[in-house]
Amino acid sequence: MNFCYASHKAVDEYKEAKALGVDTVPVLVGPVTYLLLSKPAKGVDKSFSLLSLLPKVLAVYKEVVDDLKAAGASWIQFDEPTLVTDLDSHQLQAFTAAYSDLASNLSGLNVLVETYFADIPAEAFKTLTALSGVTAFGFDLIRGTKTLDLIKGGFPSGKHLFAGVVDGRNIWANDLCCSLNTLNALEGIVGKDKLVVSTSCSLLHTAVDLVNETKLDNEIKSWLAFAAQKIVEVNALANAMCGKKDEAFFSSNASALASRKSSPRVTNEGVQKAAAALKGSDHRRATNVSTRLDAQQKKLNLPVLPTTTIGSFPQTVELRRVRREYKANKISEEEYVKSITEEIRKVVVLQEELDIDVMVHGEPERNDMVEYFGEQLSGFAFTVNGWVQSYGSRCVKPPIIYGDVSRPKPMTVFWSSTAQGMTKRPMKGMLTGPVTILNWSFVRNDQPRSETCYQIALAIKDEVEDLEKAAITVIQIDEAALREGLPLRKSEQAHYLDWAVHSFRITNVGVQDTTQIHTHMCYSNFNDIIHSIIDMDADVITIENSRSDEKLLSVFREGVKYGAGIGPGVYDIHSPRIPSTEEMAERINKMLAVLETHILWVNPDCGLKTRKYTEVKPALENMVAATKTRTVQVKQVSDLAGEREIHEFFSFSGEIEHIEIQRESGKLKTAFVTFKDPKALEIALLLSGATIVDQIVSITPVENYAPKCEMQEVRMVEHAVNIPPSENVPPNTEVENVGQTNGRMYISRAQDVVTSVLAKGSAIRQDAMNKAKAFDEKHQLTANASAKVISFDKKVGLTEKLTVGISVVNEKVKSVDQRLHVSDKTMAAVIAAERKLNSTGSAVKTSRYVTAGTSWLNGAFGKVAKAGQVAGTKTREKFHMAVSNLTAKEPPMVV
Ligand SMILES: Nc1nc2c(c(=O)[nH]1)N[C@@H](CNc1ccc(C(=O)N[C@@H](CCC(=O)N[C@@H](CCC(=O)N[C@@H](CCC(=O)O)C(=O)O)C(=O)O)C(=O)O)cc1)CN2
Ligand code: MET
Repeated sequence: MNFCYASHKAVDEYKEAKALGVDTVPVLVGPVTYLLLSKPAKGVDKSFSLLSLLPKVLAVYKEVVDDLKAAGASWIQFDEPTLVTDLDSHQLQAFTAAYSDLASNLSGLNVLVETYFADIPAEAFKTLTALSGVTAFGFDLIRGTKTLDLIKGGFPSGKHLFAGVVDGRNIWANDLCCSLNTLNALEGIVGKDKLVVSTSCSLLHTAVDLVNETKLDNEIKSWLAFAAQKIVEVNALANAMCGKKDEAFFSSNASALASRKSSPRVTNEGVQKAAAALKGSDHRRATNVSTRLDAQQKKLNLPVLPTTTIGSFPQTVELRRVRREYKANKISEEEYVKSITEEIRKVVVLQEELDIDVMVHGEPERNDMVEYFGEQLSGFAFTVNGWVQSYGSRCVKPPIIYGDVSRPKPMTVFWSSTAQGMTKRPMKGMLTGPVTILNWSFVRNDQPRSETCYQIALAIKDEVEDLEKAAITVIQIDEAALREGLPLRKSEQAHYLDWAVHSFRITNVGVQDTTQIHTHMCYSNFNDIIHSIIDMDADVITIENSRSDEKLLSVFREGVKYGAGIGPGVYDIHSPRIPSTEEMAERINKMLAVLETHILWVNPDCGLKTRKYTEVKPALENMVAATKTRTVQVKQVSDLAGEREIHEFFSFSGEIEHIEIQRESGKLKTAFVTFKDPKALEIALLLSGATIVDQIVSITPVENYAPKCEMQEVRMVEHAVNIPPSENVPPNTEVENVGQTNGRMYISRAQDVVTSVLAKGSAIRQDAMNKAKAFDEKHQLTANASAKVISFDKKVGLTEKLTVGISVVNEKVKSVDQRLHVSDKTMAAVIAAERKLNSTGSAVKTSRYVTAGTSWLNGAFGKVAKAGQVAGTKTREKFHMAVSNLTAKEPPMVV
């Protein structure tokens, strides 16, 4: 990796200002922070040390410093905010090395190293204040209150102290009197001519100028200071330190502060009490997530790999015009409601065309997911021009939380109900969660953030419950910014996560089991907080995954158990690129390698509001297609298994169209099995981990599979196995569509498939059986089988068909058994494979779960037997042996 002096921006802008008569302080990201906040490129070894690049980076810094010096700069500022994070001694040494290397280039300049956003740890303070070539140190004294003690404990003489006493990240007027006290104390330590009054950090994070606010009332306005006002405050403080105190300014500041403190608009006792009552106790839904998911599935009847989107659909120019004109009273409420309703209808129709399973209304009535709620909650004020850059050219107007928060009336129920009225499919109610509202607002600084968050949680809780009353059965509570509020220092993180996750849980603690709570998270690496995410106890989470290079999946690979629904985004919405079906199917495959089929959801990475319809339509079309693959890839296929065995193994899952076997020299074979109907896939995937002949195979879906021209051969196989097409149907397909509103639901009993496979003498691994059991339970096929049969029977006279279905299975087993003479070779291999399994998995095998699984299987076999269609005794023996092998503590005996 080489670095070069590619941009002359810092120097050019310095010169430009100078030409206008302003001598500025050029600001550069410090070299160590630059490296510590970088990420190694894809494919670079994890052990690579970014700091090893320091000499190369410093060479470029030297060139820039020389240029700035030549241009006449007298000060230069390096931002090294990583100094407030948890650094080890090796990282701290890098600062010492970097600045001593730069020292000769820096000589003759005033050099400021700035830190901000938190307290600086004592060790880092020691390192920083000993840096050679540096003449000034800057600290955030708003978020870093403990830093003051370090400075009091010793500050190098002759150096400047930049005291960040005016909050650069908020919009509140400074407490000038308090700041003055701090500055006086500091002056006693560093001396009059070495103290510089400053903001706590850059002003990038605050709104620009209060004079642009035409709609804020004067009382609230008097409590605020945007960037322009903050500079006035810094000046006033500096003047006061120089004996030129503007008494009028200081006294109007004091009275504004007093009015804020005592204003009845700030305090709402009812809210204070309700929030106080929450603390100290825990709030959790009464039942666990798997019980809830079962209850929800009964109601929602979702297919495997359900598809959804994150909420917003494209925000068109027209849509923005409608909102703008409504706000400006240029169009009537009636016209506005009509326009928005039409937009929702468009989005609903599109999703139905695309065959999205869980719908959204598209959020056309919202300018922004936080501001929209801020505008409707008490205790919030909002600006007309308080824009803050979010990323690139995208901006947001964070609302201002000035008082206790409450919800005067429902905020989203009208639009959600309108949207639900347009479709039979579930329509997600769409809310922003308390932590995200908090983290993306300007928050009051007169009480702990946690307190404010609990208040918002109560307001959102009311909204959740009103949505539920309005028959909205899926409610998404976005917590996009949960990770963003995490304190930089590890020691403070647990406390934050505790109240943040608790606040989220409060919002939905009151809903029924059948109401499915979703959440969405983005913009971060979640691996280090995965346990907190699990603790949020949402039923389904859709989560950023595609931009972070699928790092998220590594936590599941490392064994973290996630039993709730999860939709790691299959494509990045921050780019106009339209991903192909193949690419998204590949992502789904990677997810299926670490997550169970029944918990996986398929969705984009984030909301679609920044995209165009020309991008969104094809992207979602491809996404839905990626969930409907008809081909599975079978890895680790034994040399002993030919097409016949593979066909036999999969024929119980559904009608097979095509089998292709590939072999790379020196490796086990891979087979591609294409079914006639994509629905057969779910059953086939259940068999992953089962044994074909003597090898445990892994089965994953593949997308856009193009069969090689071997159809001839396949037909021959079909012929050899001699299963007539009419028979070659998955068991119990007869019940398909009966009682189902969703045509995609595939009613086939995993139980039957597993029973059949076992009956043939094939081994099946424990987790495959558990998966099959979960599948059955999810679709209520075992528990309610008889009840269902009766009611179906009444409707369509099904008993006969069902019996036929079972007999087909048994006939098939019998004929396969007879024709193929499930060979001794196979049985010996099965037993060998079982031995392998037993030696590694005996603990699992004796668990209660296994026992339950066995009786489930025995029950299935018993049913088949009772139906009077018992296969040969040999089959029965093999079945029992296979089952007992599954549960045996000792390696099974050869019989
Ligand atoms: N609060 C918040 N923070 C967040 C996110 C978020 O969604 N919300 N997401 C992340 C960032 N993602 C973002 C994605 C998109 C936009 C975005 O589209 N912003 C819009 C503005 C949003 C807005 O409020 N628009 C208003 C109207 C804006 C306005 O007043 N426009 C003027 C003129 C400006 C113009 O359109 O040229 C006008 O219409 O007269 C509306 O849509 O109703 C933009 O930059 O263009 C912002 C952030 C992180 N932080
Ligand atoms: N529901 C919101 C949307 O789809 C979530 C966005 S997260 C930044 O826009």
